[in-house]
Amino acid sequence: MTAVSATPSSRASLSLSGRPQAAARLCRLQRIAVPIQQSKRASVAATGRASRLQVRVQAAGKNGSSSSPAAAGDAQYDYDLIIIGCGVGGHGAGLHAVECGMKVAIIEGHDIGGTCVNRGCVPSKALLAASNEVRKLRDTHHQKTLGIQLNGVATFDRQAIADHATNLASTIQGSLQRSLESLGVTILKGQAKLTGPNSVSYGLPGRVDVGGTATAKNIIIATGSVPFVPGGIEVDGKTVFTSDHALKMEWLPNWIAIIGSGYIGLEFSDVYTALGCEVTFVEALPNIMPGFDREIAKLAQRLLINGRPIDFHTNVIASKVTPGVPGVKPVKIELTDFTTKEVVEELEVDACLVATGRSPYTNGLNLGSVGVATDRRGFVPVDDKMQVLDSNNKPVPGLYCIGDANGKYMLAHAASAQGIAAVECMCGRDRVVNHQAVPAACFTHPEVSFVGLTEDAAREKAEKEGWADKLAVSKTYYKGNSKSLAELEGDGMAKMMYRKDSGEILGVHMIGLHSADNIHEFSNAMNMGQSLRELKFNVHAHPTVAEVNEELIRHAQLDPAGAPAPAAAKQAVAA
Ligand SMILES: Cc1cc2nc3c(=O)[nH]c(=O)nc-3n(C[C@H](O)[C@H](O)[C@H](O)COP(=O)(O)OP(=O)(O)OC[C@H]3O[C@@H](n4cnc5c(N)ncnc54)[C@H](O)[C@@H]3O)c2cc1C
Ligand SMILES: NC(=O)c1ccc[n+]([C@@H]2O[C@H](COP(=O)([O-])OP(=O)(O)OC[C@H]3O[C@@H](n4cnc5c(N)ncnc54)[C@H](O)[C@@H]3O)[C@@H](O)[C@H]2O)c1
Repeated sequence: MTAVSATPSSRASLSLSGRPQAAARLCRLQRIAVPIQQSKRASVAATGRASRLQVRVQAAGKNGSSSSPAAAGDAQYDYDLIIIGCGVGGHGAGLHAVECGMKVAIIEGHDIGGTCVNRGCVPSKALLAASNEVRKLRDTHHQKTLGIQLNGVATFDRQAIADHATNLASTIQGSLQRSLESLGVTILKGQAKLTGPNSVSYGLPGRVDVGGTATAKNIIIATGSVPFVPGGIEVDGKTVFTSDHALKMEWLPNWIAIIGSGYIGLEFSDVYTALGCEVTFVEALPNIMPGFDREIAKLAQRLLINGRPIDFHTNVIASKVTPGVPGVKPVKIELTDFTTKEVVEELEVDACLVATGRSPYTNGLNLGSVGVATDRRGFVPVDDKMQVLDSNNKPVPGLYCIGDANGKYMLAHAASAQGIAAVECMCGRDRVVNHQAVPAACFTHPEVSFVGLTEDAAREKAEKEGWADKLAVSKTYYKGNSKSLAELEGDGMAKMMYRKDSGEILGVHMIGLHSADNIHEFSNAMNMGQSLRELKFNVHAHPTVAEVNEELIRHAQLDPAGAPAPAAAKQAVAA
């Protein structure tokens, strides 16, 4: 077996999702004293994209010591855990497994950090940050009200903004790699596939010097996703592209059509309009921003669409998209009515961003070798513990799948949380992620965030379960929040669905300044099964946007004390 490993060092490094930094983890590690054996070494310099991985080849020895006998210490395997895919899901699982005393290898076929770091969350947030500065500087009313006069129009350097995104991605990628290296996680380079219940092989096409086989007691599939492009849409990467290309921001079209008004479409519309482009949304469903709570979507339409150079077509699908030539030939988009299936219009635009969701990246994993088949869309079937299910719906011992590849909740922090839960299960401390308490945010300006049920879903649930009279909605507006007003960002609202009798929070939805940060008070409360009765005693610093939360909680009208407590936290489930 050929393994590529890094030597443990005392280097501290960043960690995504605000989890403790590697230095802190190292302290805990010293207590559990994981020995890393290094027997055979040779140097491999990877080329191309892989060149950032300057790593050393090591034939892995066996680590017999573990804080968790249930998970580790089985001498018949090379590792306690092999993770296929080093995105945020694989990274989070890897760090936690080391903390649990496991000997871990992670196999990455492309670039460390996966979608989030290289082609997702990180570069998109860099573009959003830079473009929003431009929007603010160009908003003369905003500046004048703050008492600022700018002599001349703010200009920007497109390439420099694009570089900010690229540089940030490589900085975070380096941090992720170092955090694994410093904890002694073995990093293997190559495209991996299962070769049996506890074994994998890996390699890179055309590279005989990279690759090998390895065995482990547990394997986690964390192979993520790629853009989904519906049939009839021809992507040329120049005039018709997905987020993978758009993040490079190689040029700025005057007029761009965005197919899909989900997370990616909305965030890019924020970037493009701030930088002076006009946007046309094409959305298959009857309403724009169909994933949001209806009332929040209505306000989002006012704040994020109506006041900007954006128009939209709903209930139509982009049935055919033909690339153009910049400045010479337009991109042609054929629109078909979603209901009647008749072609209704043809658009001619400078460019087209296809933001119609993502497909799991699970091809070539050889799942059949362990009796597993993906579902029709390619997702790997799993149970609540993230254990992979075989064709008879039975968990395959020691095989887990986390993150975008299982399709449960395609968000970076959900992938990481699932990875941690899977490792806990391997250690005999069964844990499932309560996806109802996982927050989500769209990083437009202002931000939209939510956790749990929408108002419509909460009403449906209450009626079905016979407690409609106990459902209540609390609302508050950012125009009453001092901090938001000081920043001239008083547009926005927050709403919360809850049970009057138990004080259970069912869902919270916000649009407003820093709402992506503010949602955590509620998601954490929901995860811990806290009642609004307890939250009423939370103290919030003044003046902060967090006081929006205080208002939301204060406005909740609960039945007199003594009513039943909410259901216990679902997050920790006994085996
Ligand atoms: C433009 C954009 C913006 C986004 N913004 C956000 C955001 O703000 N917040 C948020 O929470 N989420 C965001 N997401 C979603 C987020 O990026 C994903 O949910 C997250 O990256 C999923 O993590 P993962 O670990 O499951 O998979 P990935 O990050 O996709 O990582 C999978 C890794 O596995 C590797 N791999 C695949 N197959 C193999 C194989 N056979 N062998 C070896 N390696 C393999 C891949 O190369 C990849 O590195 C965004 C996505 C996009 C596209
Ligand atoms: N801030 C964040 O957390 C963030 C940001 C970006 C992406 N993401 C993740 O990335 C994933 C992909 O994002 P996305 O925006 O591509 O998907 P999405 O599922 O959020 O939205 C896709 C939209 O495209 C529409 N659509 C699909 N096919 C269409 C067609 N042929 N014509 C017209 N409309 C069509 C759908 O109705 C939907 O509204 C999301 O699941 C999300 O989890 C998250």
